[in-house]
Amino acid sequence: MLAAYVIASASLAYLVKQLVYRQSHKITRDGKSLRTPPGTLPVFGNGLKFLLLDRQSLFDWFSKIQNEIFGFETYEIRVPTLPPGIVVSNPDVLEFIMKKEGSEGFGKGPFFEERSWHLFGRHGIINASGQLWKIQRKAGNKFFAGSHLQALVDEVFPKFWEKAREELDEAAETGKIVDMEELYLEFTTRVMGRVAFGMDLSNSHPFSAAFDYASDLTGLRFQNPLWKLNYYLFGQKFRKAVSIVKSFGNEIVRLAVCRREIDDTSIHNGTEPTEEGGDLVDMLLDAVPEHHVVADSAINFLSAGRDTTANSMTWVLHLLLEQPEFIPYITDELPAAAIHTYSSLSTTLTPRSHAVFLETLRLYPPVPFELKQTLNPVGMTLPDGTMLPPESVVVWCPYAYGRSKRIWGDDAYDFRPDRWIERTVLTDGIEEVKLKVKSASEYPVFNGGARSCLGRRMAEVMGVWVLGESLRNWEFEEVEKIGRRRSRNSLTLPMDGGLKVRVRKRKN
Ligand code: HEM
Repeated sequence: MLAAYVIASASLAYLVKQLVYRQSHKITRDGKSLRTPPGTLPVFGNGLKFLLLDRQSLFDWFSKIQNEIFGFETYEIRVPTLPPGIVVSNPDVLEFIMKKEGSEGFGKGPFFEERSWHLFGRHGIINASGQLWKIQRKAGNKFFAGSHLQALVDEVFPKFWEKAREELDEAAETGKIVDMEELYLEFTTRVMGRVAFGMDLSNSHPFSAAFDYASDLTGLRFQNPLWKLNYYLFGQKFRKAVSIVKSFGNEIVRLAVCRREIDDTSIHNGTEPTEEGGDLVDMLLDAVPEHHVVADSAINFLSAGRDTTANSMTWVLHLLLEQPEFIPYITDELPAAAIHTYSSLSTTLTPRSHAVFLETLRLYPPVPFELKQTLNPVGMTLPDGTMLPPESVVVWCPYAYGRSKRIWGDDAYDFRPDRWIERTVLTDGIEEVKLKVKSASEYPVFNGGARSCLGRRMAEVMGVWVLGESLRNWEFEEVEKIGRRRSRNSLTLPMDGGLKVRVRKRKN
């Protein structure tokens, strides 16, 4: 009883403090308050909507009000207990925000950090800032340079695809149903485990289930103003999951350190060093002396690369099964007999396959929701005149951006890979097909500015390679044809219920 009284009083005091803070820290444009979405309530603001809607419904709501009401206008969202917030839909405004990354402009800020620290830690690339972030970014850049990607495509992909190939062949013979989301996740997990950390990692490892659980709950924290209360009162399972994730990060580092010691001894004795090293973890260990920082960083890189790429492959396959007229975009470009090498997967040689991949991510961005906070102590003024007090939360929703009719036209909700393709008829009558380039502020799927995605090229190459392998060897049929699928609550955009298919061997 006493505990309930203390919690209720503390919550009330916090609410009053936030309301007073809001009165003195108003967001304005031309001296007036910004418009708010329909249904915004006097005290609760949009809090109930955030609390009650699942993430997919929230993304649909953002898309709808952007197209039907606000267009490019920056509007305000209000959630009691949270700092004042705006939603940005105008590419010019977003470009400004992306360019102003840093302590004088915008950054992750306490709003994002507080909610994600448990899972991602404070020191990994996702939450780090300043020098610590720069060192990890540099190590990542080195790792994703061309030569590593080439080795990845030419040597590592075929090796790890072998298990998927066997499973699909067996399913084609026996009629077994395959969940393609799981199959792709197993592939991306093994690739990331080997290349980044020198480990044999499978999706059946307890880390994966723990990470997925913690990631789902972390995603919901961004919607739930009472998440802290939830964490302290009912967070036991979450804490357990996070401790499994952390132990796994420490294990990655421990194994890498052991491997380096063995290699040092081998070189000293004139014998062969160990066969395979985890390139990324080695680069991080070279750059950062503190092992707990490397452990955070390793988990950050793994989570940034594993789910996002598996999500994207699953959505591509789903959209192609819905609109099979686009399957030849991939099968014609990636001829049946060839083993795709890194150099054969450039955007110049495979523009249509890349168009399919980018078009899918426009509609189903694996990072569907982004936010920053105003770090500048005197606040910031946006190019459209919106004046933000310090600590304001700035939100943009790549899911809604991809459906913006102002950016993509009236057919924004349609899957149409051709919007990425530029065709020119050359003097000799041959048609040249090129991939169109979109700016990060129109297509914020991989973020932009200083913190743009480090793994974009790897994701694109992996996506095109896997889809080529899948579609030129097998035909797929969704078990339940229920139209466009929905995502489930998570930090990324997994498909609700997975993608279950029947498989047939393709006749070439
Ligand atoms: C389709 C797949 C992918 C998508 C859509 C994607 C998208 C993004 C986005 C939106 C961000 C910014 C997140 C933020 O605001 O902090 C980001 C950051 C990042 N991504 Fe990706 N990503 C993908 C694949 C990958 C892969 C394969 C890797 C490889 C490990 C990777 C590594 C990273 C890293 C390290 C960062 C943090 C960069 C920094 O803060 O400096 N991503 N990604």
